[in-house]
Amino acid sequence: MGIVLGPNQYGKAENRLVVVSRDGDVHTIKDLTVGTSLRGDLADTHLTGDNSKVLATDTQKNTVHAFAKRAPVGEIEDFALRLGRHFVSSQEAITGARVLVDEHSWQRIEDNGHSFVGGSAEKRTTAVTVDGPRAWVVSGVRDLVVLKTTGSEFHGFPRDEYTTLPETDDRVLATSVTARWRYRDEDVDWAAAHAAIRRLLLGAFAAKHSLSLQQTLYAMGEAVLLDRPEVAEVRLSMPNKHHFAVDLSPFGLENHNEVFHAADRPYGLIEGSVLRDDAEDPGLAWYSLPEF
Ligand SMILES: O=c1[nH]c(=O)c2[nH]c(=O)[nH]c2[nH]1
Repeated sequence: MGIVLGPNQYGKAENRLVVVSRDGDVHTIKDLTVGTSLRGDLADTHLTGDNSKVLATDTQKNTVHAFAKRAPVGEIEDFALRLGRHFVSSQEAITGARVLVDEHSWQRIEDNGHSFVGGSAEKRTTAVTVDGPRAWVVSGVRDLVVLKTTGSEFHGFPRDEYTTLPETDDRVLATSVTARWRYRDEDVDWAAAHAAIRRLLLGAFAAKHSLSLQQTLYAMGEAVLLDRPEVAEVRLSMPNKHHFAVDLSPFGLENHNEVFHAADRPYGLIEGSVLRDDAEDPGLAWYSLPEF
């Protein structure tokens, strides 16, 4: 019996980066969280501590900073592709890179050009994987919080000796959407595609009369795939942010679906992927990403 080193990668996680670009008095902010991970011929450092092939994670962080200055950051997908390709092409031992970028939003305050108010918790995300000459782009949204006050039912589920949940034909449905979608290739207008896909996800959430959050999840993924040929697959993770109607009868009051307790824990967690039945091999697109 022998012991061997298995798959591994290393890098700098959650590098917080704010880039201000100035066009006269009009300033623009890019607020990013960037993670880099490298793969390759890295057995030596694990087995003997020989670091001659280890591009330090500190250098990776510095590279992110320098790249933010050398050229306009632009769309996060392009920034991530530039970084990933740089690491793979400049270091002989490094054969693969994964670059994760989350973009945090800011909105302008009035029109002085340089004052901003923090946006919502929603992030635009990308996960770029470079492997030798190939690259895959998986982009998405995180913490996209949505709620509807009707158009959601949940009934017909099994009742066993532990079931207490009442059936409902009208409930509040709320979730915080994490979605990732895999682009077929790089021939994409990243910003336009992101905006369109986000609209499709929201539109399907709103329009679908829901018999379960699972059905809503599928409808959201399906809406993207039906409308966006550049997308091969959508993965969704959606916590069911339960809103329980409060029993007001002790106070002699009727609750006609008006007063709810918004419970934060525990929550149902509904996860799934929606893909084309003729989807090509995803390669390393999802390598080391959460399954959903
Ligand atoms: O949409 C739902 N799906 C479930 O699987 C589930 N389970 C539960 O308790 N409530 C809900 N709601």
